[in-house]
Amino acid sequence: MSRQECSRVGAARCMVIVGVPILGLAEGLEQAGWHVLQTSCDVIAFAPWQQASVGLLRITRLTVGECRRLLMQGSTSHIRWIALLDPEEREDLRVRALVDDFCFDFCTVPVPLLRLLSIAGHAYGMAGLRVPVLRPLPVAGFVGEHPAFLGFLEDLSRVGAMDVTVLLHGETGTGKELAARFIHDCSARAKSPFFSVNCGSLAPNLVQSELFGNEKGAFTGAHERRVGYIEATDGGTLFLDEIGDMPAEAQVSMLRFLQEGTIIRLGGSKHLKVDARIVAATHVDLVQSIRERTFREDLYHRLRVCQISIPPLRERLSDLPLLSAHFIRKYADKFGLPERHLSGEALALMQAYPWPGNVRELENRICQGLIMARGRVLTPADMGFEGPAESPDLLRVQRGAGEKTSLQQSLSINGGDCALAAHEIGVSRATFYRLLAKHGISPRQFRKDLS
Ligand SMILES: Nc1ncnc2c1ncn2[C@@H]1O[C@H](COP(=O)(O)OP(=O)(O)OP(=O)(O)O)[C@@H](O)[C@H]1O
Repeated sequence: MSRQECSRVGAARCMVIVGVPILGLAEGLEQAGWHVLQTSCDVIAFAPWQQASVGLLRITRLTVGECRRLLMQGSTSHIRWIALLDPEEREDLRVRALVDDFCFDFCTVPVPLLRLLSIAGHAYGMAGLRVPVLRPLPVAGFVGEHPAFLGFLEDLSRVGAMDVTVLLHGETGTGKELAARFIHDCSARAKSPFFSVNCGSLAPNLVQSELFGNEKGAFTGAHERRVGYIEATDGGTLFLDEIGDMPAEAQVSMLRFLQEGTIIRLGGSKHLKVDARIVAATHVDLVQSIRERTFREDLYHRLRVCQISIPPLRERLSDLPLLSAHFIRKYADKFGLPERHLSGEALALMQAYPWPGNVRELENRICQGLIMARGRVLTPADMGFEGPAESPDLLRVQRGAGEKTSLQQSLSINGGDCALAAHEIGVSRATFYRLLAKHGISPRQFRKDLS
């Protein structure tokens, strides 16, 4: 199909029929105003799929595997599928599961044309309702729109531009490593190396040589000279995660490096000049570590030229839908699974969950959910929310979620105009603004959607 043909097709209601043709069906549909494309399961020609919003899928026992592969393609996820089944195929469990997972409706063969036209009309309407997923695909893979998160990103870009040492503070899984990469990418060092080292995971007796390198024969087993991370980073950025776990001896060497810009390889005596920017991170309170004498105060002050805190996920819950959509897309692509949505119950639960493992926990739960999901949506159980300890007061949660949804819908319908939106849901503007703040909703986002 040529480009011109495709754009002509786009103007009509476009349907794709996949599988063995059924006599007279395409003609009947065309007479009713549909533009029909007929193809086979194994032909994944891009343009036709993009034009069609409704698909007829002839599923037989023999083609069920092939059909499943087709429906799992990201490029067909915008199509509302209607399954065409022989009466006996309805009894086949694999066919039933496929229809249940992916199809809008089904019809048995021989197909009653009028009934099919009615279903196809509904499917077309449903396809038109599909909300385009917001894809403000994030700088350096960083997703979020909550004001606290945006403020944090702005801080990162400011320090990124200045060649200073940075100390990041945040709970586990909040995105400290991602933040360090972001700083590197915003800096003049962006084209030079970026290395990441977790100080907590290095064997204490090897920290010195891992970071600063060693000369041949420096210790038993040091058969040759070794360049450490700092030297290897020359010109670039070194991310030191869990800096609070750095052993005392390495802390002294690090202090010298930050003061003088030089290192001495283990077993060596020469001061080597190295130009590496340090971005360190900690999830513990280093001031407390100083009190407990496990961390040097002078090193702390050298590190915290600029200190930036990353807000935990529970303080930016309005980002959950966006982050979830990001991870759903990521793992659906990675494992070739269909992009599923969160069930209302799952989203309500997630809004009330404290997220001790922050964004990493969310990412893992979504990944698990996509793999375990049996239905069309991700349920709390799919994502491993099971124990009663994890189930918050559902009524309160659902009420909150309903409130939030109606705020978002009214903003969306009114193009982000708060006065009109407040009027629509029957609250004063003051109340409307208070509710926006409570749910962390920014009207800006809805203005952007319209443009
Ligand atoms: N805002 C975000 N947008 C997209 N992905 C994110 C975001 N924040 C974190 N992640 C993802 O969450 C996971 C954990 O992030 P990261 O490793 O940077 O956290 P961390 O704070 O360094 O964790 P730890 O303290 O345990 O080392 C990564 O897969 C990262 O890509």
